[in-house]
Amino acid sequence: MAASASTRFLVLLKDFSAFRKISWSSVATNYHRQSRFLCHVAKEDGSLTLASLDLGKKPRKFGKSKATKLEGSYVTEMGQGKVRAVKNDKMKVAREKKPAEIVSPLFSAKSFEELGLPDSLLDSLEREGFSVPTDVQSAAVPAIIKGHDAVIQSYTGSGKTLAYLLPILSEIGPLSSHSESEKRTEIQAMIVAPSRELGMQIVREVEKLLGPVHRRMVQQLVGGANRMRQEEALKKNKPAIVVGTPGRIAEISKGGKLHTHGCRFLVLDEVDELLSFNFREDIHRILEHVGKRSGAGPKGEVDERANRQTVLVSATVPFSVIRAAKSWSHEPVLVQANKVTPLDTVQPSAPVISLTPTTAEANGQIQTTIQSLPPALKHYYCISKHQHKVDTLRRCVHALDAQSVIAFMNHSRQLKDVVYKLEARGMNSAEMHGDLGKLERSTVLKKFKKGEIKVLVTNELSARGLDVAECDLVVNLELPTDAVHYAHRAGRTGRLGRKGTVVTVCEESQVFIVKKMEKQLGLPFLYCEFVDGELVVTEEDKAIIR
Ligand SMILES: Nc1ncnc2c1ncn2[C@@H]1O[C@H](COP(=O)(O)OP(=O)(O)OP(=O)(O)O)[C@@H](O)[C@H]1O
Repeated sequence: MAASASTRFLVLLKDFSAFRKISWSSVATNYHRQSRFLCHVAKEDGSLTLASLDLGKKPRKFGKSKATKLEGSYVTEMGQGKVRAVKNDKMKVAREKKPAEIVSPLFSAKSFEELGLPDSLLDSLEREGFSVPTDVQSAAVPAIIKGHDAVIQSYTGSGKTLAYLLPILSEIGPLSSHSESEKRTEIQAMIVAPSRELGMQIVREVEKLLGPVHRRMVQQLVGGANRMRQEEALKKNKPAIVVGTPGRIAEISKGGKLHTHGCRFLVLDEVDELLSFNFREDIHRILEHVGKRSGAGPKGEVDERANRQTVLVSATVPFSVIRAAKSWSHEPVLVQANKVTPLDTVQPSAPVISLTPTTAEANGQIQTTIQSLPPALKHYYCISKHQHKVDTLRRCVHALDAQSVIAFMNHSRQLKDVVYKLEARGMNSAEMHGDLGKLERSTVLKKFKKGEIKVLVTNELSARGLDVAECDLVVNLELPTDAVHYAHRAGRTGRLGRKGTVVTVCEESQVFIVKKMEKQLGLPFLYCEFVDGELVVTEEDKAIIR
């Protein structure tokens, strides 16, 4: 799996409309009725190692008509869950010990000391329990410290936030190696994120590293919070770093209360989302103002390029981002996991995810793409009638014994109904969406992180950036709009190399969409059913999948 994952490719789902014309539902119906390769993974209580697969062990029996011998190839990724693999009369059971254990180490061979960070920052990292950099951190930090603009692309939960925060903190603020930086009273770094939650998560990460004495050096400028208070804090605390959402940053900037011409760093986190139509105007303003001093450049010429370093970050980087970065940036590099490439050498055919159909895609070719999802993630899908979806979700949670679940839907108005049904069946759950107030959203999130809420029922709002280490299951109760959205939703589990499961619940007529995403993501999606409190996997009809 790891080997195939490392070479897998991701291509954007371009346009389903053409496929909708085909009667896929009948194909899907037939194929799911065909003889299946049933997989059963029983209650797990051991870690997933080669030894744990112990093929010599006595197999579990599941009744005469089902399996008698361990021989399948599907195993559970859940700590306590039950997944069964049955092939005719043969099956395989794998046992695992702990839920959410780290199964796919993404830590670099280098130490934080080797990345050229100042001592005070190294102390902070140690104090906060960060002992080894991840791959993407050990590649990105030296490149940014050297002064390169950078596009950072690596899979969800691989530590991209620290990959850009560490070089920034090593250059500005109280932990930096430049003592004069501390004395400066202007904003020196701006970090932009598409949602309040992600913005606040980044603020917490900066605060953690700055420590309690210096935490005022970072200021949040997220929407939904009191703007006057934000403006007062800017004036009073003179933060070195601001983190905010595009709308609020642009609003304060237009009001003349945000002075960012002296900014040395601009980070667009989830850049592909930030460059989408929704944010276009605000991002344009930010790009125009941040780090651009009025007047002439060093040789008297009008300096079109900003005096800032620009860092663009996402697990999914379309070529449009690469193109934009080339035009804004100075000697930009592309950082992918542990690899650094000059951006000028990156071509449209390079392994970068495409958000818009390219010529190659239009010609029906699969564009090669890079890894945007952690290799340890397991992907399943099942079929359910619309009216039974919540029950399917409940059975899925039970079967996998999931402890912390994010269930995605597409529209906020249906979330309450799902929560109501889950609660009625005794499953702690809560809804989260953009129409909730800021306080309500942060309360729900806190409770979810503490484990007081088992199922967070949400929409696209929570798909990007949300970091809940304990989340061991993501369920798509409704299909994401495309493979990129799938990747971000799925990436809420299996963070930092942990185990995680994604189950997509679709209607029979939607199977072709799942198949299309499977193909584009280059990942196996196993068809499953929930039988007798267990997840049963059946082998798909390969003629349809590939
Ligand atoms: N070197 C490290 N050692 C231990 N934990 C780390 C390290 N780097 C990051 N983390 C933790 O890993 C988690 C995931 O990191 P982060 O949110 O930055 O991932 P990401 O790549 O930005 O994910 P996404 O693409 O979903 O936004 C966070 O809880 C973070 O604190």
